[in-house]
Amino acid sequence: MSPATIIKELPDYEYPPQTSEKLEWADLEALDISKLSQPGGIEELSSQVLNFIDKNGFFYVTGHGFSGEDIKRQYAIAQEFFDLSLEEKTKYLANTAAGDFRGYKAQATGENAGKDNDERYNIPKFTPEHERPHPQLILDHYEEIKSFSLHIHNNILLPLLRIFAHALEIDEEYFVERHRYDAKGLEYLRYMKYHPSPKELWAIGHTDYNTLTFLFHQPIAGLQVQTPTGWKYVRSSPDSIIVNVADALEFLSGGYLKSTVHRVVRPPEDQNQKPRLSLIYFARPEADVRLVPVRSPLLERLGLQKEVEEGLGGVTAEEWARARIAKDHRFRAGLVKTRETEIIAGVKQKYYD
Ligand SMILES: O=C(O)CCC(=O)C(=O)O
Ligand SMILES: [Fe+2]
Repeated sequence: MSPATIIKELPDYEYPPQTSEKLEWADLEALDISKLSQPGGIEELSSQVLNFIDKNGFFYVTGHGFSGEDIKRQYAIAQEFFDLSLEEKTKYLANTAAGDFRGYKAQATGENAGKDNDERYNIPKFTPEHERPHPQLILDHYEEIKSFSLHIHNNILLPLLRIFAHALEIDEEYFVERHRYDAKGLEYLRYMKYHPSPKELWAIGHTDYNTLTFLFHQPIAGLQVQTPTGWKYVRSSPDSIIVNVADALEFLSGGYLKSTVHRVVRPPEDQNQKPRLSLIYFARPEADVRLVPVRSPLLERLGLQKEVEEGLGGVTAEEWARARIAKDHRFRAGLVKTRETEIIAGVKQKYYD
């Protein structure tokens, strides 16, 4: 190997210890998707889904095929990425003003410093549409990041979409056909780093704007989900991925699957002096998918069937996501004083402290 092709060894990532504080944890179901390969597996998983998904869009996935080492490798890359100089990271800035979240978002500074305490790097799906410059560190690990991302899309997202379709008694490929990896559309893997801050609220209560969000193990507590009995912490364990239903899937399922409000608070005393890394994958429908409710025998029977004309009839997944990102940008950049609630086509987004 010539010296130019030697890739620097990445320092290992070590998870910080769990908190010893007693926290109020949300009680969430775990879907073991390895059961899909067994006879009756999809029936069992879809009836499990029907027990909670019209009330709460947060759950765990186990049997997902990742090893603990696979996940720690991604954290090791993330850790190294955030250690790059601000000058280097800033070369890859995301154009959030235009609703485009690919690339780097710095921690807010100056007048806006109070607005957030996190940096992010969003790596879009590996299709020609999204070819773009990346720091050498990312290029050095490109194949690894790509196979990690593809595993989420093909072996976790698509099986879950089949389970949801089965539960709604529609063609099992209905959602899958709207999430073709090679089609135009943006989904991304995110490396995220929250810097210690005395602020109580690190991410205001919100829903996500995509299909499903996958949050990988992170022992530093802080993520909370809104429940009928108040905010509850979401427990993270090494063998499961936390998943939440987001806006696009709520719209596509005629409001039956719930895009669930969540937030990030300052971690407990024994954990809040260290930065908190997050590893997240945001799956989205193809860009041109119109966010119209599916016709479902289950929803018909329950009297919950929505008509196409209602709500976001003409709006696509791409338009919805761009509008939400651009509005968020306007608030973070100080262009508007309060968060704008109407996103597009008269449909409102709610924020909760
Ligand atoms: O960092 C986390 O645990 C959650 C972040 C989050 O909700 C988001 O980025 O949408
Ligand atoms: Fe979120």
